[in-house]
Amino acid sequence: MAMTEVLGQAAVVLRTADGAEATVLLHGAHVVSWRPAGLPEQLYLSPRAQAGPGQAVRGGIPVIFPQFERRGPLPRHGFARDRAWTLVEHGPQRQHTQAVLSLTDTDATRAVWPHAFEAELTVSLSGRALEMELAVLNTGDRAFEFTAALHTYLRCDDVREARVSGLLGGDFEDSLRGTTHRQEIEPQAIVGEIDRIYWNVVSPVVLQAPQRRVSISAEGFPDRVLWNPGAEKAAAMADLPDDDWLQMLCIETACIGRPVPLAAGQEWFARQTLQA
Ligand SMILES: O=P(O)(O)OC[C@H]1O[C@H](O)[C@H](O)[C@@H](O)[C@@H]1O
Repeated sequence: MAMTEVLGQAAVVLRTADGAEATVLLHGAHVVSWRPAGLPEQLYLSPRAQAGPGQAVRGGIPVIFPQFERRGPLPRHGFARDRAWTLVEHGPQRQHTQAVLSLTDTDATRAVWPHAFEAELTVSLSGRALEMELAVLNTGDRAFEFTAALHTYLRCDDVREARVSGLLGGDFEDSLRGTTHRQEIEPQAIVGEIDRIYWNVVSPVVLQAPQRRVSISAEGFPDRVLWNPGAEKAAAMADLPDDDWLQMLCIETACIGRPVPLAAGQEWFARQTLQA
């Protein structure tokens, strides 16, 4: 465990005895790099990514809280990803190591979302697994609801050769068209722009890319999002090089369909495990 600087921000580097490594920015509690033991980088991070107050990093694993996308009054994807979190704990370098980061409400968050909360992200690294647990505590005296996601950008050599499985038979919303469908084919190929929310997924979702394979399983996050901007939208994004949509696929674990209700004093947690 060591501190470093990435994108001009303080970051904690987790390393295990068998050579796995992960880097977590304090800005957004954002995992920007994950190299499982004996394997290359598994996450996509844009070479044009920027990090600083109010900025969301393009790539890695943004923490989306307390609102997914534009499904509420807040700016897209809420505010947790563009704020400084505090490093509260980090473990020694063994077979397994972890870091815990926390975000609490401030005048600025209460101005846009009038609730008292503590969010805690625990990032645990071991061998070929990266586990992330998001916990939210209602520290106020009134109930609130939120949606959340771990918005993982997985690295692909060419997304058009990638295949996604684990979604067969599931219902999804096509966010590009506002239509609903059932997944009838397996595996799913990615030919260009895609933006879908799959509801109540129980099986691990597996990306075969094709030189790499990552499985994503989750507890407490019922929904999954598949997102790639495709060529046209990528070209319009200032923080993504035109051709880099080919090198990424977002597979997000999320709580979107049913916002999480939290009474005063109540705590919620959910986790995802990436396994390479
Ligand atoms: O550009 P951002 O605010 O980071 O959002 C990036 C993407 O996130 C999610 O995957 C949504 O489903 C997409 O509709 C959105 O475009």
